[in-house]
Amino acid sequence: MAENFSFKLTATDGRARRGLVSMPRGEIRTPAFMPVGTGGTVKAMYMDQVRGVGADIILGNTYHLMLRPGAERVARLGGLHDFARWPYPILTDSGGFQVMSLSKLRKLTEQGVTFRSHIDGAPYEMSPERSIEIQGLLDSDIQMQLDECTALPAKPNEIERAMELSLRWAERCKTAFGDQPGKAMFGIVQGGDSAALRVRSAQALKAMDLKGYAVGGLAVGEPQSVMLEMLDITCPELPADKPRYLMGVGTPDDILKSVARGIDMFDCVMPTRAGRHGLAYTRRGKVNLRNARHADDPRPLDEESDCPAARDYSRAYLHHLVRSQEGLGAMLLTWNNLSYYQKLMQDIRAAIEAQAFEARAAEITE
Ligand SMILES: Nc1ccc2nc(N)nc(O)c2c1
Repeated sequence: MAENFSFKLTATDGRARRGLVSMPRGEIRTPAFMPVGTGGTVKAMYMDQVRGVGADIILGNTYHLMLRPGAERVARLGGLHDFARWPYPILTDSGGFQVMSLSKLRKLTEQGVTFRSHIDGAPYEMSPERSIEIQGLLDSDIQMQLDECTALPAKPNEIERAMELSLRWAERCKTAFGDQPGKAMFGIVQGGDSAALRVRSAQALKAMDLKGYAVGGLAVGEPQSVMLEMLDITCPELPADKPRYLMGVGTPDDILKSVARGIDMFDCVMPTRAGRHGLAYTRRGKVNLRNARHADDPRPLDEESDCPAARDYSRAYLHHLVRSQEGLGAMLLTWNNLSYYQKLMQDIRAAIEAQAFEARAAEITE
């Protein structure tokens, strides 16, 4: 494996990119989908199943892990990879977004955020420096800057204030992260639904010469058209030779349309959360296994899938498990859904390669 962090583009199709991130703990084929492992576990999955469906990297959350079991405890136990038995790359979110969406009594200043835990009300503070320190204690491979994500809709001056604060915090995170060759710290573009603010944020982060760039502040309730418009504005401002990560996205349709606009990495709770709520993603659309119409259906979700959860169990059985609130229901549907998402990414990667090959072949025959 690589000793350092590197990214190379291997094919393009218009603005869509096929690439490879190489890190000491492994390679990440892009476009990539990162299963969400918030508290150091991809809920209802064994880590070897997560690997088995084709995931190259998973996501963890600073906010959740600092509250429970505690970052220093995870460090004492050897870091998140040993703790959770996932030896491959892990990307950790920085905590700001989760503080604002989960914690209580939070107060945000230039210094950072102070808040009370949503678990036991204990007081905490999170500065850019502390967030990077926690991600280091977790031994995270890709660490996100601390940022302030503005919920949309928001007033332009509010979006601007949060975007500018996030830029100052990006500088502080870059300083705190220092030079760790085998790891990366990504900046996060903010700017809400304002084209001008998105351009300013992206250009300022580009000038910081970071190893990767996330597009944040989206998938916060805005229409898909606004999200895609912001990608049309933001991606061209980001360096072509660095990975681009769209945070919190999304549905299969969101992912397809965002890859077409130049995004390389995704994370979303949808496939895992839907699995726990009885919802299955299939090539023919979503299937709600709670629905009584499945009670006598002997067919599997997808007889052509190579995932046992999709191929070896009848819809009738899955319906029974879901209705009975049996743990195996969440396990099988999560397995199916993550397999579906990874197959989607595999098909996207192949399509970009094929199209690039076609374009190259056309050049050669001309
Ligand atoms: N939609 C999202 C999801 C996660 C995020 N995490 C951070 N740090 N910042 C954002 O803007 C996010 C947006």
